[in-house]
Amino acid sequence: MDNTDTYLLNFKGYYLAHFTANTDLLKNLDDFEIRDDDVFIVTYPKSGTIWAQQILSSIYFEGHRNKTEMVETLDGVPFLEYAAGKIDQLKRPSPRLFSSHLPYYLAPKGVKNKRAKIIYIYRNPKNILVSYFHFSNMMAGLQAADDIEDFMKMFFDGKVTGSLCFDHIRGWYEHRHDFNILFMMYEEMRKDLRSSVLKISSFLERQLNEEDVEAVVKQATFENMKFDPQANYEQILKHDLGRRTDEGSFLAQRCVGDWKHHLTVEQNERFDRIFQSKMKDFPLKFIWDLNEE
Ligand SMILES: Nc1ncnc2c1ncn2[C@@H]1O[C@H](COP(=O)(O)O)[C@@H](OP(=O)(O)O)[C@H]1O
Ligand SMILES: CCc1ccc(OS(=O)(=O)O)cc1
Repeated sequence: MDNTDTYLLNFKGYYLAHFTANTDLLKNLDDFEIRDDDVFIVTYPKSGTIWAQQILSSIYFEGHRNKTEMVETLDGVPFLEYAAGKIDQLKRPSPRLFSSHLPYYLAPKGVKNKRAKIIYIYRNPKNILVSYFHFSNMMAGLQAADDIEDFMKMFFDGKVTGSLCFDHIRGWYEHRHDFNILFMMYEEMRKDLRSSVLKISSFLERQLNEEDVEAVVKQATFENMKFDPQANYEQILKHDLGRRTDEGSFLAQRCVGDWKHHLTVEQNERFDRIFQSKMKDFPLKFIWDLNEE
């Protein structure tokens, strides 16, 4: 484990947010005991993690779905590799739900033996870049960038939490046969949230009646999450993670083609060149534009 960077912790070639890394757990990550009914949301940062956390919490916990229990989403679906959250992951009763930004090669052995279910959410990487730039300037524990050009350099060098975006998605996809994994596209979830909830609950083998489905969808709409203190991370940002500025949040909601308002023609062309070289022949499609929706 390389502890030298202020913001980034280099763990076996992968960068995590240093300030909140759960170093005790990381030491024994490979042998982290997996249960058959464990569920993991795996994402590259800014791909819809807290959205998926909200969907899973509502599918599994009636009290979350019906708003009769006040549990922070992060406590219901804590990060495996981060210490934030108040509950000890190991001691939680089944079924345990986890979030993670880890790359495929760091997954615990039990997950590689298909002893748990994984939902992997991927997103148009130009919007990831824009979302990540604003987020890094807002969250105190991440390295801020002077401007988008400055952030692009860090992003393409993989010197950000999550390392290189393209390696992340490629790695999980190319090793998909080692895992019990469902791939979901962020833009498709936006297009049809109800179908996405049904697809997820079916993969998880969780039976929901019509009323439950409606309740899960309602909890997971952007409009609900933005103003729901259990789901919008505002308290966690304020008290645990730390803000650098009052501007920005986990829920900014960029439209699918929003990157066009932030990247210059030259930056976009550079992005395309790097994307082509890194993602050549990659079979999953990405939606770059609203018209493609
Ligand atoms: N209910 C929801 N519907 C649509 N997008 C959502 C959402 N909840 C979160 N998001 C988006 O997911 C991104 C955050 O991802 P993560 O949770 O992985 O950090 C943010 O993107 P933007 O910053 O582009 O708005 C946020 O708006
Ligand atoms: C524990 C919650 C947490 C920690 C770090 C985050 O930043 S990033 O997504 O890894 O860039 C977000 C949430």
